[in-house]
Amino acid sequence: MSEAVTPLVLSGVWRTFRSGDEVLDVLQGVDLALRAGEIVALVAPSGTGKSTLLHLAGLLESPDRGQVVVGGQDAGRLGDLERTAIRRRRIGFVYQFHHLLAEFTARENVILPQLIAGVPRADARARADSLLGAFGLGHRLEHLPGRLSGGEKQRVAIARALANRPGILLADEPTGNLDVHTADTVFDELLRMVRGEGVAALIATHNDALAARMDRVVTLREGRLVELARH
Ligand SMILES: Nc1ncnc2c1ncn2[C@@H]1O[C@H](COP(=O)(O)OP(=O)(O)OP(=O)(O)O)[C@@H](O)[C@H]1O
Repeated sequence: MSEAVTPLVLSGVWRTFRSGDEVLDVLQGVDLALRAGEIVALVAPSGTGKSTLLHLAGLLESPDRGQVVVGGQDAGRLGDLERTAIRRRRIGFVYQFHHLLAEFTARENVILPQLIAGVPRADARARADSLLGAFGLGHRLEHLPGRLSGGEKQRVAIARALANRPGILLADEPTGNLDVHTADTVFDELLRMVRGEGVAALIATHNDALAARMDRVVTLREGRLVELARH
């Protein structure tokens, strides 16, 4: 991908949900350009469409109208296999809950998405060890998730999301399940790693203090994206 390509562009994105007679226009023409290396906070009240927006940006769902362009490629023009390939190579996801595979060690959890993307095992292992080491988990490589603390599990989940060197990281309340102090520390590490790797990130959070540490803060108002601050 050339430097000039914007990693993620959403143009006029609409998403409507229907249940029975009820029609809910959650997104009503969202425009967003996430530039290379930029970290954007998405702060909006519950139920306004943050997760919906992240699902569309991550190619997990398709908009009813509008375009989602990842690395210069219009996702609407791609078949399922191509979309999946782009999602695996170019996009990392972090959720509020870690979603680690319980029967695999921390290291294996970070290796697996790389093997799926075709990375040779030795390279995948080196990358996993390097990422987990950078998160201070060099002594936890062989631990199963059940033997890790909440903060450690979330660090492994972030390392896993970064494993394939994605251009884009999408995070939905990545520290929302941790106590205040741990959340603060893990969030610092997340930002440090994302900046170090030069990844563009869109991070949904309810926490204004965390949002203030990002490059830009946007919100959803009546289904559209509005910029609140630039730092
Ligand atoms: N698959 C679906 N079918 C019907 N309605 C849906 C569906 N997904 C989301 N919604 C509705 O769309 C609205 C936005 O949901 P979404 O999960 O995107 O909000 P959110 O801003 O992420 O909320 P929270 O901060 O509580 O996670 C909500 O009213 C929700 O009930």
